[in-house]
Amino acid sequence: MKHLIAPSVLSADFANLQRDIEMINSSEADWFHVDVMDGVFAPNISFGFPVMEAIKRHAKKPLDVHLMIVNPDQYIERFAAAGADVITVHYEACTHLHRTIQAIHAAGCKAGVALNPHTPVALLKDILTDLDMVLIMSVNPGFGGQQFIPNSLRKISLLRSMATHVNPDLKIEVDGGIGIHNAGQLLEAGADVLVAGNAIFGAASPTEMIAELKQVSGGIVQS
Ligand SMILES: O=C(CO)[C@H](O)[C@H](O)COP(=O)(O)O
Ligand SMILES: [Fe+2]
Repeated sequence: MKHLIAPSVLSADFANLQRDIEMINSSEADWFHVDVMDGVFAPNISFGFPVMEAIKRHAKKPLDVHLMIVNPDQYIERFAAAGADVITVHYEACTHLHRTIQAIHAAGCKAGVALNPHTPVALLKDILTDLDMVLIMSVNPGFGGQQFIPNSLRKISLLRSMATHVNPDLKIEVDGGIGIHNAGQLLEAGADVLVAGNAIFGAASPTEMIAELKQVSGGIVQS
């Protein structure tokens, strides 16, 4: 399957959100990547339910919700009701990760787990079969426009080989510092979903940048 492109709404112009949502709708992008930060787990506060609900009203593609918040269990049902299609929680924020994943599935969403740059992929060994997606953070959570951390490539390759037999359908998403310069390497390493904020919204033509990211090859060929 061709890789997916998920523009990060964090880098959109919030004063022209509907315009930027329509741009994503009419582009080759696959998902809307929605970054929710609480100022506790991540050193930044992004937006919450009212903005997410507004995005949902206009978005014609799935919402990929990246929760950078403590205690995500408390809000799973509300995020599902607000229109999340995929809910990704941070490994570092969940004491009972298995229960959280069950709650996401019970709410009717696909479930993902995100790993901070310092968190080893090996920690997911006993939960891999329960997941729809793993998000490898290739920057520290909190801000768009940061520099890609190269070790993320090794984490993606390792995770891909860990998942091959136990969960071949697992999606590997990578998030932070992604652009045309490193997209090919990420796909070669085994990534399926590329998140990009600054590279898309900072481009002269966001629509063309999405098309270019979509055209990059290097992925593992799947039927
Ligand atoms: O989760 C995130 C930050 O915590 C964002 O999704 C990520 O940083 C995307 O932005 P950019 O492509 O500009 O790095
Ligand atoms: Fe994100």
